[in-house]
Amino acid sequence: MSEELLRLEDVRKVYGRGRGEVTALAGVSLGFRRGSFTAVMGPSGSGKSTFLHCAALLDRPTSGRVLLEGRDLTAASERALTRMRRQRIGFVFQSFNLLPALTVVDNVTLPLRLAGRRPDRRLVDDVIERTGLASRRRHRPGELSGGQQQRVAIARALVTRPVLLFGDEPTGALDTRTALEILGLLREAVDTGEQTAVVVTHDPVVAGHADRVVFLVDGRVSAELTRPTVEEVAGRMTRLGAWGELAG
Ligand SMILES: Nc1ncnc2c1ncn2[C@@H]1O[C@H](COP(=O)(O)OP(=O)(O)OP(=O)(O)O)[C@@H](O)[C@H]1O
Repeated sequence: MSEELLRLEDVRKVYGRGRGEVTALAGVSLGFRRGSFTAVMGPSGSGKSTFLHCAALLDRPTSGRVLLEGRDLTAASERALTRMRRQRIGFVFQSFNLLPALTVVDNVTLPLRLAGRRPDRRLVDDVIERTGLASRRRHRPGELSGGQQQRVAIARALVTRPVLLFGDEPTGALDTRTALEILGLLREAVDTGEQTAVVVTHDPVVAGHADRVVFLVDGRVSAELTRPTVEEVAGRMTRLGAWGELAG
């Protein structure tokens, strides 16, 4: 097993053409070690979502390469990418993205059914137990608090045992205490050695849980911090110039 699970090599992403052309990623090269937790930060428009989409195989770079477990996926077919996403990648979004008509158990097991896999009861029970949802199995999302809904989203992301876990502001809609619980779950997923997490965030507290923080500015990696404190992250953010909405 290679130490490096995911690698982006000189990834560029250009939207539009001619005068309307926007370079969202201007050559990003980054490696992600197995069992690591990386936070990606940057001002609004710096390319964080674009980075996430390219790294998570949701979108193709204009140029450059994305390698998962050493395999170059740049030229893979849509079908192969979809299969890879379903089998190897889990997602947690700010807005939970749960299906309101389904119970907690059915939401959690949905990715397995989508992948044509029969849910393994022991594995499902284990994930539901770990995320603290055992007493909520038959509830629907509308009957749960925001924190509980995000627990369901995390359980759903973990149930396929993905090697890679991507988060897009996973604690953005939660109060501080609940956000810390959710971060604890992500940290645990990484520390048990099964997952590698990459989380886009504006929140220095989230970044303070990461092993590494990567700062994007204008589509490039402008700085990296290793195991920073929340204060170090916040200090770097203020020095990185136009952090627009955060200053307000
Ligand atoms: N589909 C698209 N078509 C054209 N331009 C786009 C598209 N998606 C993103 N962009 C542009 O690419 C740049 C990077 O956008 P991106 O959403 O990756 O930034 P971000 O750092 O995630 O911003 P935010 O923090 O505000 O969500 C921006 O200038 C944006 O306007």
